[in-house]
Amino acid sequence: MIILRGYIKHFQRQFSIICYRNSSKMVKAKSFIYAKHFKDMPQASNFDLIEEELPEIKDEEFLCEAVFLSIDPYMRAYASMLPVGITMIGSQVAKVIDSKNLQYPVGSYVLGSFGWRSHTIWGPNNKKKSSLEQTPYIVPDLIHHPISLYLGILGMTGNTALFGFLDVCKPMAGETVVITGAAGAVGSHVGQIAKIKGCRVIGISGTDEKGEWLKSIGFDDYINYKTVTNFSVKLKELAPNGIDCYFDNVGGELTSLIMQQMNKFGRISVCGSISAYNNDYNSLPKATILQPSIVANQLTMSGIHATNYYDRWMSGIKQNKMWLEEGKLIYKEHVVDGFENMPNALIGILNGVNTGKVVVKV
Ligand SMILES: NC(=O)C1=CN([C@@H]2O[C@H](COP(=O)(O)OP(=O)(O)OC[C@H]3O[C@@H](n4cnc5c(N)ncnc54)[C@H](OP(=O)(O)O)[C@@H]3O)[C@@H](O)[C@H]2O)C=CC1
Ligand SMILES: C/C=C/C(C)=O
Repeated sequence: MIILRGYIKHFQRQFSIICYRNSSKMVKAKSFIYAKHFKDMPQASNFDLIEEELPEIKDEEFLCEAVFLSIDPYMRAYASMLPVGITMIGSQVAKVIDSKNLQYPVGSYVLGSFGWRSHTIWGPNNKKKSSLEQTPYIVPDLIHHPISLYLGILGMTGNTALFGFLDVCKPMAGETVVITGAAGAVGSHVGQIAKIKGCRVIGISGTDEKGEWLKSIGFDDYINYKTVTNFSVKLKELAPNGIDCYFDNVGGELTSLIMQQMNKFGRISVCGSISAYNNDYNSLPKATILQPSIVANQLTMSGIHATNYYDRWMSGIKQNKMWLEEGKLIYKEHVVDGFENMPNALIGILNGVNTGKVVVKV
């Protein structure tokens, strides 16, 4: 009994060293400040890169170091509504390097909405600044895949694709599904779920290279919207029986043309409108009248939002992980090297340089 107690004490001491390792070394954190409001395409000059010395962590806090940071189109859209001077918004996978919180032990990886920062001190008293922010959660290391997947198919984009498509489009086997922004993070995921559900899937992309990749992961066909001579004619050719489900990532004229070919009782999941993110909202373009298509075919059109799925978040990750392990979900990452390149990575996604999910590797 005495020996057992000795072992327990020894284990407790070792464990507390792991959880509470409190290095006295000062840590310098780099972060990007949203310094100047975006106008048109973001520029490097919209951001200031600053460095600050972080204080020692307090009780219940942990210090973590970014490993991968996510780059998402919403950063362009949302930052326009935010005040300048804040740390640029975003999420990351980070490694805990110091901790006084048993739930976040040193050496573990966390998914956190810490913004564009290299190092972060987080504690339960940290106030959420927007509904986009989630309480950090531990992500187990992935043996056969990069841990950055928690920003993509096993994270926000994956859950948006899963719930945003299935909840609204309710796809049935044999139906035709069209996806814009198809070669991106969300679109390529939606297309593969549509195939799992037995649908015919047409992806819209900005290059033939992206389109060929879509076919290699199971899409039935694609349209290169930048080079096609007549988009509507080509769409009719590829979807001769009309469109039952449309997953809209881009909005604008492409959406108007697609909606004109929807079948009766078609469903449209409105995920984003990247084609307009660089627009000046004070001088909006004239809108195409979509109501005739909606009325004539009794279409259902619904906006979706990742934040609406927080209560089902972990079950979404579990489902996507299962499909990944079964080989039914293929992913591609566009990895940009270096924290300093965060602004370039954002500019890149808005220019369509990526196939699949964009992440920055620190
Ligand atoms: N509602 C929600 O909760 C969420 C919404 N989203 C939205 O989903 C959409 C896709 O996001 P995500 O998959 O992460 O990003 P992507 O990985 O799809 O990257 C964006 C892609 O959009 C395409 N694109 C850029 N500009 C235009 C344009 N003017 N017209 C048409 N296509 C364009 C480019 O591909 P190409 O070369 O093919 O043009 C680019 O690669 C975005 O609108 C985003 O805001 C994302 C996550 C959550
Ligand atoms: C959470 C992301 C939202 C959009 C519109 O991208």
